[in-house]
Amino acid sequence: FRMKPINRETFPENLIKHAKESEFPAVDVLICTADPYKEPPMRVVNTCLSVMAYDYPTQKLSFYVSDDGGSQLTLFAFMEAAKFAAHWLPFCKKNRIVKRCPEAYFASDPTWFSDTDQIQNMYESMKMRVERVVERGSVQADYISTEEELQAFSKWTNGFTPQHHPTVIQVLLESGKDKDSRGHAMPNLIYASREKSRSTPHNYKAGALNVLLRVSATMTNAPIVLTLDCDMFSNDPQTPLRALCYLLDPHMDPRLAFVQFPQYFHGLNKDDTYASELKYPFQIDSHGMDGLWGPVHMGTGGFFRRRAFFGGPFSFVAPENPELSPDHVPNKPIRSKEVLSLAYQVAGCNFDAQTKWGSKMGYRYGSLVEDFYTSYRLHCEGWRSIFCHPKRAAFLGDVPVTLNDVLYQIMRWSMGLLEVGFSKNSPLTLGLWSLNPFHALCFTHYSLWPISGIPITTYAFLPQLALLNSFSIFPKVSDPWFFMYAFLFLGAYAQDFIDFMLAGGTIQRWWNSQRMWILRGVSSFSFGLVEYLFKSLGLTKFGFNVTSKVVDNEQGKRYEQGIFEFGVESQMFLPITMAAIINLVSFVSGIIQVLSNGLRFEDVFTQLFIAGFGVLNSWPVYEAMVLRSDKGKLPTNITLTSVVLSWLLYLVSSWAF
Ligand SMILES: O=c1ccn([C@@H]2O[C@H](COP(=O)(O)OP(=O)(O)O[C@H]3O[C@H](CO)[C@@H](O)[C@H](O)[C@H]3O)[C@@H](O)[C@H]2O)c(=O)[nH]1
Ligand SMILES: [Mn+2]
Repeated sequence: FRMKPINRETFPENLIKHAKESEFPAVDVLICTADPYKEPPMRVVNTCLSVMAYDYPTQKLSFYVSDDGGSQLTLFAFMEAAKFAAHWLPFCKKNRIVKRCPEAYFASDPTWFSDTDQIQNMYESMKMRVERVVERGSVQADYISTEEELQAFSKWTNGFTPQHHPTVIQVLLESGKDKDSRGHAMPNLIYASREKSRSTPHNYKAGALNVLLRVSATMTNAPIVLTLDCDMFSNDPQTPLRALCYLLDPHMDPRLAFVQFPQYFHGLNKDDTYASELKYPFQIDSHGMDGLWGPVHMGTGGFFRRRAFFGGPFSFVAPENPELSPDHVPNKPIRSKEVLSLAYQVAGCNFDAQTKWGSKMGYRYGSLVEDFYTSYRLHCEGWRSIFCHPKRAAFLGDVPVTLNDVLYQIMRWSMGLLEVGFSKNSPLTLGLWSLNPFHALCFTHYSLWPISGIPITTYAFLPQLALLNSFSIFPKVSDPWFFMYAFLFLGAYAQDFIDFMLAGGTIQRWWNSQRMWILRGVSSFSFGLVEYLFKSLGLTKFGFNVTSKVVDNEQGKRYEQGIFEFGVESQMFLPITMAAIINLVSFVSGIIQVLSNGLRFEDVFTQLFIAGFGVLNSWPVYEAMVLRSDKGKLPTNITLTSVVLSWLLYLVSSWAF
């Protein structure tokens, strides 16, 4: 990561000097959603509206929404959004709005234009209708206005469940036909919920994106594809132009597969309590990989050449149907019978089976971090990528605001990364064989990231247990070897601190990030390792559990104040609470032993230091255990279980020492 970091800058205002708007390539935007209750339809709609209003020739844009939740609520929200978009798009363009996500725009105390009131009323009334429908859980008859809508909702028969249902594809806007309130063309907008069957694996988000790649191929087959998570709304309408600065550059390496924008988040609290910013993967390390063969794909905010999903730059892999090939030019209206029947066919749950989709084409299956894995495989095939990191964040997403959600998200990533690290296509084997060796090491670093759970857990317990048993395990302070330990500790922490501050961090955020590094290490990483082991032995199954984007009011308030949110009885909290207890007890006992001359200070300085450091980092846990009475405190059951387990651990250790 430190060999050759690159910082790039784009000048979208120059683009127009080199290419006429009419020569801009078409762009298909793929948006995924999976659960109307964890990902409220209004949120998804806001994301979609924000990108529909891009500063880009509208008739060249198409939006495909994949709904893995198979929910008529989401479809209803998009029907409403399609109508609202006819007013929102011209409003944004006429007034040169920069925040084109309606919710974010109205919340930002915007400059008032003559038509702002009117558009805000429209937005609020749409929001009310959608939220009312979501609250009821079904679309009432009086909310349905046309025969076409009625027909669309009739697909939700009695046997229709999110896990088992036929394909639903609904063209909500067609560029050639639908016009906005000023008579200009609208972009295409298509809702697609792929067929699901309990007996067929659906490969989570990778499967959803492959369906969208195919459905979009049948309708518009744009040469550029942007993938977006449902919570990642656009924060800069010039973003596609920035991507074109690379994609249209005549001197660009023909092996360029994608331009990646970093993940940024809105709604982080002041000190980013859970270190959700994740500066290393999303910002710092990506600059480093950009200097090698390119950054990884982060699941969202990647502008791809469609061709990159079909084999290496010089070894084309043809799809089974010629209509899905990246060079095919669709020439029929997207609502036509032929197009729709093909779209339904390629969205079927068995279409993938026994094809190259997921292995040699499209998003690759086999890892819960399909983004990391797919971009790794693309690089192995010879593709390159570029990191585009403009000053104004291109996209802003949601972060989980409870500790449990944060830890589970990282645990899911851990399992996905280990699936890559220990697969037959591991970066240590296939990677070193086919990539720049430094680039391969970058991929190795992340695919084996969860393994750091082992040393972190060891340091959280072993020196402390030794201290409790009056055992010295580090060199004493006067021993020259002590300086190696001091140097490594201070060096690593200083380096981390400098990296963090150079990437625009604050001291408090850095402190929280090092704390979360420890908490993740003892919980998410360790559980991820165990769960991965169980899964490899065929004992358990672990799926893509969607992160909740809903915040309850009280939780939101506590998050704003930077108070840790425990609240639920989660196994994730056990090792954290045990570590907090053992560090405190051993620190106190160590001090007593030194004062009573049972132990020499210089023999156990390092252990005392580590335990003290653990205590400092565990402060929010003690508060949650004994001082707090709000709903987010540590559940009594977790505290008691941790006390018992800590006691058992101590007994085992006193037998072992
Ligand atoms: O079966 C599924 C599961 C998830 N999703 C969508 O995938 C996206 C990401 O899901 P989320 O719960 O927000 O996961 P995160 O851990 O926050 O996502 C990060 O990590 C994922 C796995 O690496 C990447 O896919 C994402 O782009 C990246 O933002 C969302 O839009 C979901 O709707 C699906 O479409 N189908
Ligand atoms: Mn997310």
